[in-house]
Amino acid sequence: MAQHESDSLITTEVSAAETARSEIPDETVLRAEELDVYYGEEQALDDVTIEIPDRKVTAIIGPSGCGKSTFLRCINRMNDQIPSCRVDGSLAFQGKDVYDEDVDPVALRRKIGMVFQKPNPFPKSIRDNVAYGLTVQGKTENVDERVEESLRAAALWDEVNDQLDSSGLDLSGGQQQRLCIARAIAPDPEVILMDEPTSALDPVAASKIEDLIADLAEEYTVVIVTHNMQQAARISDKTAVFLTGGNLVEYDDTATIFEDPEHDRVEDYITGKFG
Ligand SMILES: Nc1ncnc2c1ncn2[C@@H]1O[C@H](COP(=O)(O)OP(=O)(O)OP(=O)(O)O)[C@@H](O)[C@H]1O
Repeated sequence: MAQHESDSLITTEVSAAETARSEIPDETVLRAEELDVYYGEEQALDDVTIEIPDRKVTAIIGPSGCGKSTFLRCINRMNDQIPSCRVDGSLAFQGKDVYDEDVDPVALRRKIGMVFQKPNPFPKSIRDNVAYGLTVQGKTENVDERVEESLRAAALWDEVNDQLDSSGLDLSGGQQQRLCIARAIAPDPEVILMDEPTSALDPVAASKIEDLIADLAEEYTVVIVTHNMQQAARISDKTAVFLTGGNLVEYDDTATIFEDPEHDRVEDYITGKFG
């Protein structure tokens, strides 16, 4: 057991939404087993085994270069686009290995959407940004309804409902990020992956996204990479700590990770001794 002087390393205030979620028993939706990832000769993830629960928020934290983004990108096979990348072990979504030959990565990414660090709307109207995934699938029915639902779910509808034909690029950074979240929601995913979604935003915009994540977790599984430990402590139910070498060193309820971690190395990281 790690020794520490204070009762708590980082305050883990529990929101009403988190309390409600904590009462729902964990049901695994994503399971990585002995996952190794290499870029050429370099190993980025080493023997990662983890079960991520459905409709909860799981935070991935750890120092720069420890493989957080690599892990996230494995989940919806975004790493396929990196020619030097090789994946060993298994990664199952709803019990089916996402690396099986019969899995269509494009269909997988509709079920497992992704939001990036820098908001990246298309140079299209707000409506077309949100409808993009539906249009690509050839869906033409109820598109406006789905656009509205997605914008409402992304807490953006009230701000943009009178300007749906304006360019997504004319929105503020925080609004653009919520537009990207609406775009990820529109194809009706099960999981939303977020790679440092607030790090390019001002504190007010970041706080809106944090509130939104709590709402999203009622319907979706959220896996979020963050460098901000207070953010992980505030919004997540589970926290996975990756350390240098691509090892998942500790994974537990967020309160346990921040208040009573098992490993000294995790405590050192959380208390800012390195990283
Ligand atoms: N496209 C790539 N080609 C080669 N090596 C890569 C590539 N992407 C990542 N890596 C290497 O894999 C390791 C893990 O990188 P990754 O980006 O997953 O870490 P991270 O924890 O997300 O880092 P950060 O917090 O800085 O974003 C690093 O050593 C990195 O240099």
